[in-house]
Amino acid sequence: MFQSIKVTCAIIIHQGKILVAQRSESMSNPLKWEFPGGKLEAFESLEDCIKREILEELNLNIETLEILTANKHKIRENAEIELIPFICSYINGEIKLKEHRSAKWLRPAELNTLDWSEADIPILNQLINHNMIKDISS
Ligand SMILES: Nc1nc2c([nH]c(=O)n2[C@H]2C[C@H](O)[C@@H](COP(=O)(O)OP(=O)(O)OP(=O)(O)O)O2)c(=O)[nH]1
Repeated sequence: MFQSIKVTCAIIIHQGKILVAQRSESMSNPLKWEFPGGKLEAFESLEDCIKREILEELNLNIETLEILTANKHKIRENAEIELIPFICSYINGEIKLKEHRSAKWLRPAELNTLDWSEADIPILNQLINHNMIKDISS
């Protein structure tokens, strides 16, 4: 049976920068950069999922602002992830890495210097053309 796994990810914008996270050696896609997030749980809304994941993984409270177009990415012969991005604002908290190797705040122009997870590339392209990013870049 073909499996489609919903994964939310957060594009957190704060003071003109965007938070990016690097997966650790022990995770799948080791050392690749991503917008942090994780898999949707049963009976959970997409918004609750991304807020929970960012609190669990990074110790940050966020609010969702806008959902972007999801990207489907094949991970096995019979499975894909549907990566669902949210533009988010930072509310509070200090970054504590629970799973990632590192995390950093980057200006929009610096985003394409990283070695990204493949599933994130279309999301990155969508983001770079988004008005909210154009505004903080100017
Ligand atoms: N969170 C996140 N996952 C991504 C991105 N790009 C990408 O290919 N993935 C993949 C990696 C994993 O196969 C899957 C998400 O798994 P995960 O390990 O981050 O999520 P999780 O914490 O809920 O997973 P689990 O360990 O509880 O099973 O999506 C991305 O930008 N963010």
